[in-house]
Amino acid sequence: MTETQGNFELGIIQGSEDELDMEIEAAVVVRNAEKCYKVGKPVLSGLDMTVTCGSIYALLGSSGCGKTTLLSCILGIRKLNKGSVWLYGERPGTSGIEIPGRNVGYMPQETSLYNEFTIWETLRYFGTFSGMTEEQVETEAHFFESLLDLPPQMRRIGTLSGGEKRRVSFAAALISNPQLLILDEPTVGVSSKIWSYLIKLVTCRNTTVILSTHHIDEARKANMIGVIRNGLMIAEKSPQELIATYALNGSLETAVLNLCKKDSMVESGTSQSNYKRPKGSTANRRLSTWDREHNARNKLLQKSDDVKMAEIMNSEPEKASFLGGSVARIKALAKKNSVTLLRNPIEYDAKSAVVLGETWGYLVFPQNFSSQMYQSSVLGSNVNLSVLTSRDIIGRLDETNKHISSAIKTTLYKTQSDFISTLLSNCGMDPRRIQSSLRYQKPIFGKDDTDMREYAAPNLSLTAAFFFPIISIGLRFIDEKKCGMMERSLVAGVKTWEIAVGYLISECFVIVTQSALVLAVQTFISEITILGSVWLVFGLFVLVGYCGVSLGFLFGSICNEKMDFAIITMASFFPNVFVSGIFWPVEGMPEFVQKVVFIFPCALPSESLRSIISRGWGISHFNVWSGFVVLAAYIIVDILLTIFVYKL
Ligand SMILES: Nc1ncnc2c1ncn2[C@@H]1O[C@H](COP(=O)(O)OP(=O)(O)OP(=O)(O)O)[C@@H](O)[C@H]1O
Repeated sequence: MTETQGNFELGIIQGSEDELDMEIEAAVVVRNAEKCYKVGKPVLSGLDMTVTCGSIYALLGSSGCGKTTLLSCILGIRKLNKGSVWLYGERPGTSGIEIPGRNVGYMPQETSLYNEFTIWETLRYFGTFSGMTEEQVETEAHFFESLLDLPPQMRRIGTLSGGEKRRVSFAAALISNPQLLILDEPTVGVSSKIWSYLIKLVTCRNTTVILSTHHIDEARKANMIGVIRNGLMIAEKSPQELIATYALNGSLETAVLNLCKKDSMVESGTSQSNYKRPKGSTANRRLSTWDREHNARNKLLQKSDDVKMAEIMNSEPEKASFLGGSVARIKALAKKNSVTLLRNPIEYDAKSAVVLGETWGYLVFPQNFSSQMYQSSVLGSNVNLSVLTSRDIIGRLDETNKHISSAIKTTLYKTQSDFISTLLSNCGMDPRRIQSSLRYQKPIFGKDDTDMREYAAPNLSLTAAFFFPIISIGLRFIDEKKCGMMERSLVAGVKTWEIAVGYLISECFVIVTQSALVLAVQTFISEITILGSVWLVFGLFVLVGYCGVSLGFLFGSICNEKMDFAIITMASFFPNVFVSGIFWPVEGMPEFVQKVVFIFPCALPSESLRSIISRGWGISHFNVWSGFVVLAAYIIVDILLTIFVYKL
């Protein structure tokens, strides 16, 4: 049986099915609700709940007692294992009540908003689902902007503070002016102004508000408090009734505490009081007395506040046809998908491109950059802080290569400054009115205050670790050749490759010691922090040392005189130092040099070293393993060439 009140149908639950023998005007009725996520551990175990129309109902209970679970079952997000839920006398989802649908506003515990949306787009998104026109959403959005003190509507959700996001989430739940409002733990967002607004909604619009909380203070202003304990609704009373029953002349806190104590004693069988655990429906009573009480209370509150109602009060959302509603919703969803796809990947890809080493940095332009730039140029020195910050271009760089990051910063700064002064001069304004709005955040890799010592020291050590063995082995090789020992050994049947392997083994101790020393100097004297694996750095230095040994063989086999050897070594030294990026980044070299840079034994290993030390990358990253591969290839090729030269 239904009865019309205001512009909404109220359910009158009647009857034996749920042991309700009296008529109540109920917005929400839950009977014998059972819900468990894990077998044998019920969250709700036979819970009853009755929320009358046009009231504020506070669902009070400790954390984890099942408030969110109950609300999600009411909303139809989850299914009860047993028991039933009625909304305005109908089952959730029944056509006509539009719950789920335009008649319910839900603010979940988590903010649950799209970070890529602006505030305006968020409100329009939820408004569209309720069949509101763009003009209606706009009117509402302006109303809530001032009621909830929201930031400018063009701000992206992702840039808002936690409190601001919660207020937007609140506005999204309220935007369509629903008959049933379910707020799951709105603690942070519910100021006294918002409470006044909720009370007005209840009194003027007959809206039903259910809010969950574990703060007794928050429940104080509600018309009815439902206390959940161990899966049961142990009381459903007005704050005054609770105090009168459980803490005569006391506070609501004491009342709830006493109630829980009594309930726990009953549960453990130690109770001596006349308190009885509610069995079946706690709302199995006529609510008319309570109704009268709360209406009188609301009238009082109504007089005392000055919160205005939203415009939509006079303009209901148009009831869209079945197909019309679907078309509008699909349109809104498709738009949402494109917006999140287009906005999200830009930032995501830009950042991941830096993280993967594909680019050196990215810039993020704020949503309303042009208009904020315009405003600040018009306002000049009168510009306020919020305008100043909302025209900031945020840059994030990989600052592991000092030359590159400095060049990027200088170029961007100069480009923007030149652009601003040209623009302002052309508009007849003083170019000094605006300064560059480029702000750099914490670098993705490296530090923004890296000095040359930190930047250059590891790569200089790498070059040194490469050239010392070349000189040492090459000179010894030439000496052996000159004194004829090499030939005698060869005549005695020693193979060239055996000579090479002999050197490689004997040099093992020297190279390992040299690598350990370099590492110790880096860490303790140069005070360089190695973000990646120390063993990887050590391995790289060992391989670089062996690469020097193998090149020493080759040069020693080619040259018969030390002077020739000195010339050939010096000739290879400078190109190798240049391509290691210490003085001149490879990226700034002519294109053909960039293409052949891998043939220099120090180029890619230098990049590997920088990536391990400053970026913390592992061997699986191309920039790291490519250096190891080049060194290994060099060692093999050098030894083969040396053997070939000797064979000749
Ligand atoms: N999807 C799930 N799977 C398994 N257990 C769950 C799930 N959701 C909730 N629970 C458990 O059910 C119990 C009740 O959770 P619920 O979120 O309803 O509590 P709550 O009263 O809303 O808590 P709070 O006030 O901290 O938000 C908790 O013990 C929780 O760990």
